[in-house]
Amino acid sequence: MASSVFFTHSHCYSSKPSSLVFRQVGVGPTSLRFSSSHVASVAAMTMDSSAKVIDGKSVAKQIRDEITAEVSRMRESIGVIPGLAVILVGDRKDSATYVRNKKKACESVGINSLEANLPEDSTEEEVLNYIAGYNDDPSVHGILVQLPLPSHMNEQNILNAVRIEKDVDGFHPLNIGRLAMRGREPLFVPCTPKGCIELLHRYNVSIKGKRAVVIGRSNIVGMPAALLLQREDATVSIVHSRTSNPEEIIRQADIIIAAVGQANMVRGSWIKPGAVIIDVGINPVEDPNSPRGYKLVGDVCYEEAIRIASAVTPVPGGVGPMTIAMLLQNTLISAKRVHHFE
Ligand SMILES: Nc1nc(=O)c2c([nH]1)NC[C@@H]1CN(c3ccc(C(=O)N[C@@H](CCC(=O)O)C(=O)O)cc3)C=[N+]21
Repeated sequence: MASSVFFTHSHCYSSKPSSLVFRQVGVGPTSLRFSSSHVASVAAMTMDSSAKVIDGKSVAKQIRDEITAEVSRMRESIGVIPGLAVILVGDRKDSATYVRNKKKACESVGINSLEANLPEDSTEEEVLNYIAGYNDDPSVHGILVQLPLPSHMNEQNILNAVRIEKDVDGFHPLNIGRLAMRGREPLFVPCTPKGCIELLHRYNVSIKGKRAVVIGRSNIVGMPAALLLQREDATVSIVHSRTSNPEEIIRQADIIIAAVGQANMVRGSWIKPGAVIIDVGINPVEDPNSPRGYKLVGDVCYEEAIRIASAVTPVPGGVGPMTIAMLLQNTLISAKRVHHFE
């Protein structure tokens, strides 16, 4: 991750602009618009220093325990062990780390994991061949192609090749299409957005009738997160790099899902007192005190948010671990479905 992403400033109260994406579209440096003293006064006004930390790490652990029990019940009663195949193309450091974590997570719950590591200069056809092999392998119940793929590959061709019954990432257009339609059910819901909603559920945050704002419109997080919130009867807005008044819209949100990939972009002053914040961002920022030389921060300025919001997910330890737990859950769902195991 650190190798591929530039570093931004690490502290919320930096005098530098906190937004690069939004700065392009004419929103000025946040420090000019909202001083840190303004932020402090908002916090004092609401007198809420008791915002809850939404502990994704421990919820993910709880879910992994539930999955472990189900995997062993399935193995004992029908002799089937769920299997997940992960295809990694190239040697991006962050991708390799994620894939390693997914493999460890599989082992921890008793799911079989298969891994294909293909060189950066592989052809699209070679990747498609691996997918075809896993599509036909009955011991594989889920197939995940780690993104991003090398730039010479057509992501759409590759994601379309994954059998929809094994599309545990939920990225197949038919799964996304069903997610978008009322009265239809996708076979799989994308892991990161599913993890966000699961956190809201497990923390008893009601979604129905609430104003939700999703920041970012990516295929893998923002868009499906907005669809899921809408399915839960929230009134949903999507804020993106071309939104003319992002802060104004974000300030109306009872629930914020931030998924832009900009360190500390969302400031305390953008947050409605009492809002619930799910921070999907995982951004490396320089940190000389860390042995790695960097640390991870979210898209939301945590120190500011925690004083104003009623609940916030930390980074790390928030959405990240949930993403992996949902991947395991989707793999289990897939295996149960093909084997008609309730
Ligand atoms: N086909 C595909 N499916 C994915 O689900 C997918 C992907 N491609 N490409 C990249 C993103 C990113 N992603 C993460 C998963 C777990 C953590 C995670 O567990 N993070 C930990 C700590 C991470 C650390 O310390 O390095 C945390 O936030 O606490 C992060 C990021 C899945 N992704």
